[in-house]
Amino acid sequence: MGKTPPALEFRGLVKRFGEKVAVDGISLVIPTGSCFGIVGPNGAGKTTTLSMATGLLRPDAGHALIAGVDVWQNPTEAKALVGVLADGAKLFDRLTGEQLITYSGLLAGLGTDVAAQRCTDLLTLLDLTAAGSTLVVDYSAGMTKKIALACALVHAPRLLVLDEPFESVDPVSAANIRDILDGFVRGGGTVVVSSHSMDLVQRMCDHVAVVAEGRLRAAGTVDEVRGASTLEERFVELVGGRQRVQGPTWLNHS
Ligand SMILES: Nc1ncnc2c1ncn2[C@@H]1O[C@H](COP(=O)(O)OP(=O)(O)OP(=O)(O)O)[C@@H](O)[C@H]1O
Repeated sequence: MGKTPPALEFRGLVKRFGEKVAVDGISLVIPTGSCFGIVGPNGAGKTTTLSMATGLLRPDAGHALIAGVDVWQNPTEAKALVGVLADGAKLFDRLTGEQLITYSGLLAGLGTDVAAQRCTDLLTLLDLTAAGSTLVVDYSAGMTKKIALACALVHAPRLLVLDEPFESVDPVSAANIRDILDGFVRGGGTVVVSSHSMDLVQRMCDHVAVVAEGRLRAAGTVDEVRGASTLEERFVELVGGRQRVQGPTWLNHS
């Protein structure tokens, strides 16, 4: 029997925007069944990398495989295997939450009854039942994140790639989402999550990659990457840039 391929693997991904090299040859292997955190400073290239790895943005070089399926050679097959929560992606926000989840399910090939049942389950799970008939355009930022997560989950993918899933989400909802993701991993799924919260990545993830200036600075299990430090200390060491900043005098009222 052949070896099971990693849940997600990318090799030598490169993306340039004009003169700017946003991603400069990143390679990473995400083992099946892991909860994998991707951290890095603002503008490090996390969103660009995840967009290329999930078929949302064509790389200038390199390739990505989801469970062994090439994302750019077999996009339909590859995309059926993954649920993506893209940072800042436009949703069809003139639909209600209920319509949006159902529509995502139908687009993924679910039958009408299954899509409707899963929609009900997901609205309950994410505490959005009362908002199910509200237009998504009228949702708060946190509610929009949650409905986008529901859309990523509706076709029961084996891999979830979530760009900043906790941004704007209140602490109770964040804890609920963490529980959902823990359950997803326990059930054999794989989660890749980008986040600015070292604390959250340290608590939630078993693996982590640190990205800065479009390059991979470290990757491995959380214990391997942080060594004897906290993840935050290690992050600052790897990424640099922490200085004591003195604000301008006009900000000082004492
Ligand atoms: N469509 C685009 N056009 C031009 N430059 C872009 C585009 N998308 C990203 N960039 C640039 O590429 C670099 C990486 O951006 P990216 O959004 O991938 O970073 P990030 O690590 O996700 O940042 P953040 O943590 O702030 O969300 C940045 O310098 C950004 O300005």
